[in-house]
Amino acid sequence: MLTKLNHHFPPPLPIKNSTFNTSKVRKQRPVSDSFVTMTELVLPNDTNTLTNLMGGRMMHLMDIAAAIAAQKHSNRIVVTASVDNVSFRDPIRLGNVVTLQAQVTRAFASSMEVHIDVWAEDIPSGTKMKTNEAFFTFVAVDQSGRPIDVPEAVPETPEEIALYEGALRRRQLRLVLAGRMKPSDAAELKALFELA
Ligand SMILES: CC(=O)SCCNC(=O)CCNC(=O)[C@H](O)C(C)(C)COP(=O)(O)OP(=O)(O)OC[C@H]1O[C@@H](n2cnc3c(N)ncnc32)[C@H](O)[C@@H]1OP(=O)(O)O
Repeated sequence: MLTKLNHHFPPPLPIKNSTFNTSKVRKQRPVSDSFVTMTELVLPNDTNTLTNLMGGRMMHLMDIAAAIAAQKHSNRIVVTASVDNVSFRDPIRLGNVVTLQAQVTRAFASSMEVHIDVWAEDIPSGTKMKTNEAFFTFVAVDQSGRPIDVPEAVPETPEEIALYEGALRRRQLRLVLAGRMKPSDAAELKALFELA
């Protein structure tokens, strides 16, 4: 059982560029409100010629679970903006039960980082292992597809706080890789390499 820390983290921030909230202070939601768990059975149509779950099918399931988490946080339509590295460590077999767990780690202005864990379970043999882990980024949009501000995401447990704190570095890395941020502006990312 995870211990909830009894404080507000971070403090409320003034809202900027909001098109839907006229109040001065941005709404906050615990990251745990966005938690999603999704369970699927691997069927023949999901597999390759070795009868293992296809990578593309896995990415599809991850995208759906993560998008639902981002929707729960923002109460908005969300679109996938980027997917960080996804490694396929161990094959997931035909007949396995796949469980995906997704939760928002941090919200920025209109974008949210979502962390996803994937587990594969072979019920007859009683084995269960974590097979994948990834970070997806979603952007909340209005009916015209324009980005719109989302509530602050408030981490409460030590695990949630660690993910929250790492999210800024990961955001800078993905924006640099996408050509949307100059490396010289990625201060937290640079600090990480200077420490190493
Ligand atoms: C659920 C699905 O599968 S949806 C289908 C797949 N996805 C799509 O079709 C999305 C297509 N892309 C888009 O609609 C647009 O590029 C958007 C909405 C993602 C971004 O629109 P832009 O006009 O570039 O908006 P803008 O520059 O203001 O950026 C908006 C936010 O997106 C973030 N963003 C944009 N590109 C990326 C990226 N590659 N990686 C991470 N975040 C990104 C920005 O950092 C910004 O975040 P912030 O508001 O929290 O600071």
